[in-house]
Parts: sequence; structure tokens; C-alpha cells
Amino acid sequence: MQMRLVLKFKSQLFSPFSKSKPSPPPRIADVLLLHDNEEDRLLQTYGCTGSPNCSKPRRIADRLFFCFNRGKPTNKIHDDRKKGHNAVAPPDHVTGGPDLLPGCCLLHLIAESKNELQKMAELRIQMESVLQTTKEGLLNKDLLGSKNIQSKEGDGVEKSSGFNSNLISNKLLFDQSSKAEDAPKDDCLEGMDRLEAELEVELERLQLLLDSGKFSSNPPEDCKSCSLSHGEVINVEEENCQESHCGVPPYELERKLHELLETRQEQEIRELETALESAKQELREKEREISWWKDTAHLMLEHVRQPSPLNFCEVEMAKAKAKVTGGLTLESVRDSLIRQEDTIVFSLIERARFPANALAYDPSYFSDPGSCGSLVDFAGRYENPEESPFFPDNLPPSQVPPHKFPRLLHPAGRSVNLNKIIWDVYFNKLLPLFVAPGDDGNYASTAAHDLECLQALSRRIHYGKLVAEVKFRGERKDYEPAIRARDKKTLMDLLTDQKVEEAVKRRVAKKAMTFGQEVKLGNDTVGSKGKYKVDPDIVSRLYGEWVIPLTKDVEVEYLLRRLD
Ligand SMILES: O=C(O)C(=O)C[C@]1(C(=O)O)C=C[C@@H](O)C=C1
Repeated sequence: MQMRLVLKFKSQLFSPFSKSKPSPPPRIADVLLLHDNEEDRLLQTYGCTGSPNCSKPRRIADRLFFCFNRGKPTNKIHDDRKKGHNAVAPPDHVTGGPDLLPGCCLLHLIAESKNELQKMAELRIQMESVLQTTKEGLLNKDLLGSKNIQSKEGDGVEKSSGFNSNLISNKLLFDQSSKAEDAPKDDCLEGMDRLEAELEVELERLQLLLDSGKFSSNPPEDCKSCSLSHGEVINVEEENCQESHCGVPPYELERKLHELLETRQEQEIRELETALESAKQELREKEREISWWKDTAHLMLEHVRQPSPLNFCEVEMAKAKAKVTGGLTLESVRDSLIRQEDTIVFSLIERARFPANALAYDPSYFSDPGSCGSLVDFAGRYENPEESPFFPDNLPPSQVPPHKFPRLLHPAGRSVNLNKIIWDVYFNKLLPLFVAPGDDGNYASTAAHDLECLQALSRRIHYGKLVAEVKFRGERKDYEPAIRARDKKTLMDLLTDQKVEEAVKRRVAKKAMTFGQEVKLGNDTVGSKGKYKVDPDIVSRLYGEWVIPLTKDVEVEYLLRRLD
């Protein structure tokens, strides 16, 4: 690079003689400094060789100076031409001219030489600056080579600084030389020759430094086997790299450090991936567990929501306290009926787990000397006004102080009791529909679940008293005439709401479907009807054919006593 710059520098200096195409004619000062052979080349360039009319530039200059000295140069030449004399030949009639000419030329040359020497001195200062910068670059590189092994990028910048400054200096030199091109070139030929010689000496020194490897201005280019960037390692010919060019261990150290870090990071990544996989597996298991608990909790909640008889009465009592008579609404009692559907469906499902077990209902099978009746005949009796005893004639006295339930119903309503019908319908019509035939000997559990179903059904059907009470209070003027007229049909029409009945039947079927399916984790649900624990259609039919009609019967019977 340096050599190229110098060559260009020289070509700029000597361009009038080295370029092939014609250059502008040399100025007078240039011509005065030409040697004889250079004068001949100049004449050839401008096509004046061999012509008798063409004189050498020095002679032209002599003549010009002569004319200038005489004060009338143009006219004299013109006169000479008119006289047919050689226009460029020294005038023969002039005496004393040759004596003055050398003095003028000498003075002019001295002045021009002084200028050129000043320029050369400036150029020398610049060259010294270039050399100083180069030396500093070398020193910096040595220092960096021993210190900086960590920051590659910073290292690259530092290492290339000497090279860059060299380039900058050379550019300055080149620019300066370009400016110098405008000055008269021939005047500084001698100075340039000296300068060129000095430059060549310095270049030789630089070349020696480069060859010895101490001045490595661009390590990544010189040593292509060294690492180029973080995370990128080129095939390394380590020995060649270190021995021939780089000779700088920091690159190799950096590369090894990088490899070590990379290995450690890969190991950490593998460990993290393993931990992540195990965490994912654990999460999936937890999700499955949560899903199971959610399903279970949902089912349990639906079941537990059903108020116990005592709780139910407490709710009703609270309502009664809030509004002595108007606490009940059709909406609230219908809500209660809806909740009781769950209890009924669940109790049917529970009973359906056992076969028919006919002996549970055989009085002779469970005969006892002190009592009579079958196992289910020993069912408990409840004092809850919302419940109706199955055996009202044999109610044992309460062992605990009786609770004062609010009087929501007309007292005559206590006499409305359809449990005998419910009992018969349950055992003779409903039960055969949803239990499998057979005998597994589990009679006690069978009887207990039967009683659960009977109590739930009885509670629901007798809840008709509350429904009738609400309806009566709301449309008293409509009900009273029919009551007084003992018109059962009109009362039945008044209290019937066909849309509500259809909704009840669809809802209980859906509940049987929902509660009666095998709950599995995941998306598996029961697809066929036969898989349900109790047939949803049977439950719907049970409501449509017995539960709702019996409820309505209770309502009519209650209304008939309402004005007593
Ligand atoms: O909800 C009512 O209005 C009721 O009287 C209850 C009920 C029922 O048993 O579900 C009874 C008769 C009506 O036709 C509608 C529903």
C-alpha cells in the first residue's frame, strides 16, 4: 500500500513527462529549469522537432527576457519577422543583452529555490510526522499484544490504529503532494529527488518491520486461521498462525476461553432442558389431579346443596320472619323444587346400585315377636312439617323438645298426606323401572336407599302445599270461588302451568344424564344411554306420570281445605 501511494505520488509529480496525452504547455519557470535532453522531449511532445522555425525553450526564454529588458518586445519581434529574420534567433544587433540575462535569471532562480526549499522543509516535517505515527503504532501494538486478551473487538480497533494512522498520514502526504502539483514542478525536482530517497529509505524500514512480523496492522486478515468473532472459529492452523504471522497468544487464548465457555453453556442448557421436561411432566400430573378434584367437587356440591329437612325449614323460617306472610314467592318455591330434583335423582341412582331384593319387603322374612311389618316398615318418623309421615298412626313421641316451626301453611293442610299412594306407586310402578332383577342379599342397604327415595319423593310431592299456598295468596279472588264450589277441575286448571311441567321433565332427564354418567378424567364422556346409572327417560317419565300429577293432587287437596 505504501509503495503504491509513493508511486502515485511520484507519477503526480512527474505527470508532464509520463502521461501519453498532451499536457498543458509548460510555464516559463518550468522551461528555465529544463535540461537539454528534456528540452528535446518537450519539443517532440508539441511537434516541433526538426523544424527550423522551432527554437528550444531556453532560447525563447532568453529572447523574451531580452525583449522585456528593452521595453518593446512585441514590436521588435514583429519588426524582425517583417525583415525576414529568424523569429527566434538571438538578435545580432543587440549588444550587452547576454550580459544582463544571467543576472536576472539567477535572481529569479534564487527566489524560486527559496520557495521550493520552504515547501520541501514542510514536506519533511510531514514525513517525520508520518514516521512518528508509524512508530507509535508499532509501540501500541506491542503493548496491546501483551495486555489485551479479553476484548477482541477493542483489540481489533487498537491493533489497527497504527495501520489506520499510517494510512491517514499517507493520505495527508498524498493530498499535500496533490497540492504541490499546482506549484512549478521543475523547480523542486532536486528537492523531490532527496525527498524520494528519504521516502524509499523509510519504506524499506517499514517493509523490514512488516517482514519481521513485528508490525501486524491487520491480524485477522494476515492470520485467517484465527477466530474472527465471538462464537465463530475458523479452521485453525495454529502453528502457522503463531509462528509465521500472528505470534500473538491472546487470540489463541481467547479462542480457548470461548470454547470453554461454550462447553459450559451447552452443559447448563442440557441440565435446564432436563429440569424443564421434568417440571412439565409434574405440571401435567397436577393438572390431571386438579381436574379430578374439580369434577368431584362439582358433583359433591350439587349433592350437598340439597337442604336437609331442618335446614330447609330454617330457610323457610327466615323467609317467614322477613315477611310474615309474603316471604314465600312462586319463584322461591320453584327453586326449592328444582333443588329437590337433585336429591331425588341421586337417591334413585343410589338405589339403582342394588337389585330388586324382594325379601327386604317380605314381612315374614323379618318377623319379630315384638313388632310387625317388613324392614322398610321400620322407617323413621319425622316431625318436620314439610315432611309427611308414612305411618302417621304409629308416630312415637319426640325424644327432644319440639322445634317451633313457623306457620306458613293453613293448619288444615296437615291432613293432606298422599304417602300411601306414593309408597304403592314407588314399589309397584317406579322401582321395577330402574332396578335390575335379582338378589344380592344386601337387604338393609336396599331398604335404606328405598326409604331415601321415598322420603325425597314424598317431600317433593307434599311441597305442593307451599306452592298452592303461594298461588292462593297471589290469586285469591280466582281460587276462592272454586274452593267454595269444591270445583277440583277448576282448581286444577288454575294451578297448572304446562310449560313449567315440560321444563321440569326435560331438566330432570338432563340431570339424570349428568349425574348418572361415569366421570372420567379427560374428555371421555358416556356416549350411550345404557351407560347411565339411571335411565334419564325413566326419570323423566317418573316425573311426568307420578311426581308432578301427585304434586298437583296435593295442591288441590290443600286448596280445598284452605278456607276451612
Ligand atoms: O310450579 C308450579 O307452578 C307448580 O305448581 C308445580 C308443578 C310441578 O309439580 O312441578 C305442578 C304443576 C304445574 O303445572 C307446574 C309445575
